[in-house]
Amino acid sequence: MEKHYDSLVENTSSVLRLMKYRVAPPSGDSVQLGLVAHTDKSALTILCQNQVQGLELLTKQGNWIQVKLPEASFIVFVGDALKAWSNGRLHAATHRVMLKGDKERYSCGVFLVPKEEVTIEVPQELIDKDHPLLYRPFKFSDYFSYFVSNITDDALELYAGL
Ligand SMILES: O=C(O)CCC(=O)C(=O)O
Ligand SMILES: [Fe+2]
Repeated sequence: MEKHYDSLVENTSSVLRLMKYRVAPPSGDSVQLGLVAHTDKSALTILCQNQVQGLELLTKQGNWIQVKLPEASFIVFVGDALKAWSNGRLHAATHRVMLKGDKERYSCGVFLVPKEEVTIEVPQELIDKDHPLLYRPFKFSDYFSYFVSNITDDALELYAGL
């Protein structure tokens, strides 16, 4: 893995995004959707938030669990690009934001995104008889365009899965 570290750093741009979740107007529901369930398309995402919780993760068994982030901590998500590069060995967790209470929620994310021209290709070392190749090589920007015009939960499998 160290062998690939430099190319990962050279081939990604970091995008910083601040997100604000407004307090939802009162309604019958005590919990409201703040951000729809998704996997990140990036390679890696590093997130932090203010004291207002709300992040939820989908377990592999299909249950939503609330993530209670301690103050001043970060959470790191593997995105689709790294999942594909790792031949599916790293899991891109589906997550969403659910809001309750009367405080605004803020979060801040650094998204490490492969540069336009980068091709995501599984390294030979990550393919063997127990780990057959799962994804064909693809240009990240083509995958991103595909996702934008076909928003679906299993975009990576549909686009690049073998
Ligand atoms: O606001 C959060 O905690 C999550 C944001 C997120 O998942 C995203 O921007 O991809
Ligand atoms: Fe996300």
